[in-house]
Amino acid sequence: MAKKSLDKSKIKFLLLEGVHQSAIETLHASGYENIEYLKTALAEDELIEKIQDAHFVGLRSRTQLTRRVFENAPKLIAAGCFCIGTNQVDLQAAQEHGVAVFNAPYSNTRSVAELVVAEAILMMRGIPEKNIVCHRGGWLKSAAGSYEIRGKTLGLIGYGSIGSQTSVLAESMGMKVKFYDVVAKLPLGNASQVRSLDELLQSSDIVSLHVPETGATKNMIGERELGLMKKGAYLINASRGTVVDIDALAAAIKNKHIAGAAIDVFPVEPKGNDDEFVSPLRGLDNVILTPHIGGSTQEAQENIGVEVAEKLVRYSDNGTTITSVNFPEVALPEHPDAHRLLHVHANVPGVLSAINRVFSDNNINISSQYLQTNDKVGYVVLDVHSPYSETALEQLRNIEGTIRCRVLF
Ligand SMILES: NC(=O)c1ccc[n+]([C@@H]2O[C@H](COP(=O)([O-])OP(=O)(O)OC[C@H]3O[C@@H](n4cnc5c(N)ncnc54)[C@H](O)[C@@H]3O)[C@@H](O)[C@H]2O)c1
Ligand SMILES: O=C(O)[C@H](O)COP(=O)(O)O
Repeated sequence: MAKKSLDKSKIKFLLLEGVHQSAIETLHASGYENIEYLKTALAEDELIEKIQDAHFVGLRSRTQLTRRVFENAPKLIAAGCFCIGTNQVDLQAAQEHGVAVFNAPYSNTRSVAELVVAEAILMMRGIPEKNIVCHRGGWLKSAAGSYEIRGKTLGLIGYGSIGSQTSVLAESMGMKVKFYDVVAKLPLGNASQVRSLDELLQSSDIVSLHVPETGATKNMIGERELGLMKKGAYLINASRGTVVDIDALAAAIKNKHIAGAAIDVFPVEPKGNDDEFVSPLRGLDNVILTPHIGGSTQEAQENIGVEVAEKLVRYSDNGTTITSVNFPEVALPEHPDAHRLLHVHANVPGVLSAINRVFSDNNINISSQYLQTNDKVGYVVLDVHSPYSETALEQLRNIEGTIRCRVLF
C-alpha cells in the first residue's frame, strides 16, 4: 500500500503560555486547525498527559521540556520556543528523541535593550524610591544621589544580540560602553571589549547581564563579584535568574555597596500571574522588580508568534530544519512532484548504507538526497517519484539506529 503523509487535520499543535495569536493565525493560514491553546505553563505531569497526542509543542520560558517529557511524547516531532532562551528545554534529550527545537533568536532583542537603557536612567535618578514616596503622599525633591547617564560607563556582560543592541542605544545617549564576553566580538561604535569579568566589574557604573543560562553563568555574579563593583554602582539583570546570587545581591543593596538594581528574572519565578512572587529583593528602595517582561512587548510577541510558527510549519510541510538549535540544519527545496522521506537516526556508521539498501531492495529510484549530521544525530531526506510502500517504510523504521521516520507526500 502506498503511504502518504498524515492529513493536516490530524497533526496536533499544543501551544502553551499564551503565545501570541499571530502564531495561531500563521498555523491556520497553512492549513493547521488542530490546535490546543493554553494560557499557562504546565507542570511536568500535566504536560506529559497533554503532550501524548501532540506532534508539535509551542512554549515560552516557563515550560520545562525535560527528558521525562520527551520519553512520554511518542508523536512529538518538533518544539517551538516562542522566545530567545532555550535553556528550559533538554536539548540533548530532544535530539535523542528526534525532536527538532526552534526559537526566535532576535524578535525581542530590541524590547530588552530598550528596557535596560530606560532602567539605567530611572535608577541613576533614584526614581523607584521617589515614585514610592510620592504614592505614599511624601515629597522627596532632592538632587542628592541623582545623576545623568551621559558620560557614565555601562559594563555589559555578554555582547551577543541583546548586549550589542543595548550598546548602540546606550552610546547614542552618551554612555561609555565596555563589555566582557567569552568570545572575541566586534565592538560596535566606540565600545571596547575588556579582558576579564573583574576588570569590567571594577570599572563600570552600571553592569548589565546578557548571557544565556549555562553551567558557566550560574551565579556568575555573587558576593565576590558584587564586592568588586564600584561602591554606588547599579546592577541590571534581564538575562536569566540563575546568573545572579539573589541573596548576595540583596545583602549588597542593604549594606549600600550597590546603590540599586533592576531585576527582571529570578532563580524561582511564579508559575502564573495568580501565584505569589517571593524574593529577598521585595521592599528594597531603588530596586526595580519586573515580572520577566524584558521581551514582553506587542511588537516582539507578534513577531515571535509568526517567526516560530513559520519555522514549525516549514518543518512539518517541507522538512527544512534551518535555524534549529539542536538539529542538523538542512535547507530543502519544494517537492511538488516528489514523495519525501525524512529519516532521523543516530549518527553511527552503517545507517546510511542500510537506508540505501532498502531503496535498492525495493527498486525505488532516489531523485534527490540531502544529508546533514552532527556528533549525535543524522538527518537524511530522500525524494522519490513513486510513492513509498508500507513495506519499504517498515524496513526503514527497522534499521538499527532509526530515531524517527516520516513521509511528506
Ligand atoms: N528578560 C527577558 O525577557 C529576556 C528576553 C530575551 C532574552 N533573554 C535572555 O538573554 C540572554 C541573551 O540573549 P541574546 O539574544 O543576547 O543571546 P546571544 O546568544 O546573542 O548572546 C549571548 C552572549 O553571551 C556570551 N556568553 C556566553 N557565556 C558567557 C560567559 N560565561 N561569560 C561571558 N559571556 C558569555 C556569548 O558569547 C554571547 O555573545 C538569552 O539567553 C536569554 O536567556 C531574556
Ligand atoms: O528567552 C526569552 O526570550 C525571554 O526570557 C522571554 O521569555 P518569555 O517569552 O517567557 O517572556
